[in-house]
Amino acid sequence: MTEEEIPNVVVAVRLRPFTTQEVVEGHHCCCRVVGDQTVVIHKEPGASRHLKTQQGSSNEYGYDMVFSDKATQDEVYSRTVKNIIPTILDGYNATIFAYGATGAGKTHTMMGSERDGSSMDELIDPEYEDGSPRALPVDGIIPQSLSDIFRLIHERQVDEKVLQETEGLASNWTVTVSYLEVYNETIRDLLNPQAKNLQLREHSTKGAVHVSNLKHVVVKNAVEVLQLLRQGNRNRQTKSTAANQVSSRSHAVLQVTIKHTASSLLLKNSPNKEITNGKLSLIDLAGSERASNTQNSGARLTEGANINKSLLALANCINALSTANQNVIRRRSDSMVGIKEPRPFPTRAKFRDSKLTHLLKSSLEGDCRLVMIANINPSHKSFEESHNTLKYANRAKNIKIRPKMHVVTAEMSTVQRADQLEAENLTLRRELAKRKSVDQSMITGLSLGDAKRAKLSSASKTDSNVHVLHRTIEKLESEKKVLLDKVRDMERELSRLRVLRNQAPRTAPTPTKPSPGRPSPAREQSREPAPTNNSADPRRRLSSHPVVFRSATTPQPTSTPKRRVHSGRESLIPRLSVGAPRTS
Ligand SMILES: Nc1ncnc2c1ncn2[C@@H]1O[C@H](COP(=O)(O)OP(=O)(O)OP(=O)(O)O)[C@@H](O)[C@H]1O
Repeated sequence: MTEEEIPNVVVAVRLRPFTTQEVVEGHHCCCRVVGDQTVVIHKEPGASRHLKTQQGSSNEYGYDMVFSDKATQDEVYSRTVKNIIPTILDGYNATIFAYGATGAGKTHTMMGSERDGSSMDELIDPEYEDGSPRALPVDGIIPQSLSDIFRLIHERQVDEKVLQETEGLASNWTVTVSYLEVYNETIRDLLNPQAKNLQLREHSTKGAVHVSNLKHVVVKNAVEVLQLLRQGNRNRQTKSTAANQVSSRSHAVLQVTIKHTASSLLLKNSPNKEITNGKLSLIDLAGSERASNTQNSGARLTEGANINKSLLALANCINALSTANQNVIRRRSDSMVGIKEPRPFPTRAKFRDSKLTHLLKSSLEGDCRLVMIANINPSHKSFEESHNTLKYANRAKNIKIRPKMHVVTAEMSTVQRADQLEAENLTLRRELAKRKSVDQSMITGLSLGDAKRAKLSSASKTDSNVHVLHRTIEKLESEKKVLLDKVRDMERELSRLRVLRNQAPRTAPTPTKPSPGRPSPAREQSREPAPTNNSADPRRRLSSHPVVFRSATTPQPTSTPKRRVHSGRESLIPRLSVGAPRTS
């Protein structure tokens, strides 16, 4: 599926199977799935059938997709969210949330078996021997999304490694995670429960909302992020109610930000730096509840009231957003022709009515893809709640969103590029030195073409790194040859000048103009490599990059130097920076 084909808003409905308790109590089904886009809900007739309100009825609602109680976690994830994950890496934002009454299956859909953070499964080593990340045995939209993010980043890194070598591309991926809950209209940091004074702040011009003092953790792989998720889930407020054994008493919001920085370093490419920022918000809402069904009192009742209040605010915002884009058909009394007009007074979404809606402001009205999964308990005892959820989800289909890519492209100045080259150069040298000590035998093996060693090295997970380093070494070697040639030329020139000076009459020197074609001894002196501070001159700093820069412009050596001036490769590297600017 291409990026354009991925819908901006997806509204899906999922019916859950009956729990054992419901089966024992003899509940029967009030909802059924027809095809893969329709749900029919049936209201049973009441005792006094002659009253209109007590008569049975059936209603049919359509959605983008519908999942029956037989649908697996994998199926739900693959059809609703999987396609969106690559767009986050490209710099788009997306919000995925589960909605529904208490006990309808939201946490099951979003968290899977990670729901209470006490999963006994060992999180295994994140990598195979070849360095690619393992597919983690996880279920639920949140863990599956997190696992997929790192799998995709790894795939892109493999492609970028090739570009690094051929195009001089330098790239970097950073994944940052925050996890909070809105409990009783208070924001709590699930990764740092001691944190106080978490406040919502809105950017005055951009309108973006963020939470002050919230902990953001940089994560390196899927295992790290799943461990954080478990840690956060252990800190989350859950209690037992009559409607659900483990009922979430808060709205949980996990945000994953993926930042990708790419810069082209080669002179032939325009020296641009491109930063893409994609954000995925994964939300497990608390369920709406009726005090009579849950039989709550005291603290549970207060929680329930707060949950309902924020969900009502969310419903109002969705209402306002869905009607804002709708046209009304006006028909003049004397005409059969209807005229499409925008609604005269579209309701304004009041995001500030609750912490939840304020937090979701940019997700709902902004430039971000939206996936809503409405969860339904099909029991006849939950008819009212299920019917409300179906109506509400049906309205959400009218929300119009235009996702936007978040990319900043900055033209790099020569000095910035030089700085980046220096950093790249340093990293490469460090890696080279490390590899040299670890894989000395492997590098030697490759240069000797020893088949046995090559076989060994190909089996190793560092094989691709060694390959890149080997190419780097080859480039360094050829640059070294060029420089040695230059040094020899200069030495020859210097000794010729010394001879000339010795032959000159030993009279007091009179100031003479140097001939235009030949440098004066004083000028020659100044061409000697002086111990200067290379970092002061950007051109010199550029030249110190051993990999990407000079191979295209450096003339090939005409002869191989017989005398090796430097025995070790390490001592050569700093000298490479001296002569280079003259080659360009
Ligand atoms: N698709 C499903 N398949 C099997 N069991 C499910 C499914 N959906 C939900 N359940 C089970 O139903 C019960 C209630 O689900 P869950 O806790 O996810 O509801 P919830 O909507 O998150 O409730 P609350 O809002 O109170 O937290 C749990 O025992 C859960 O394991």
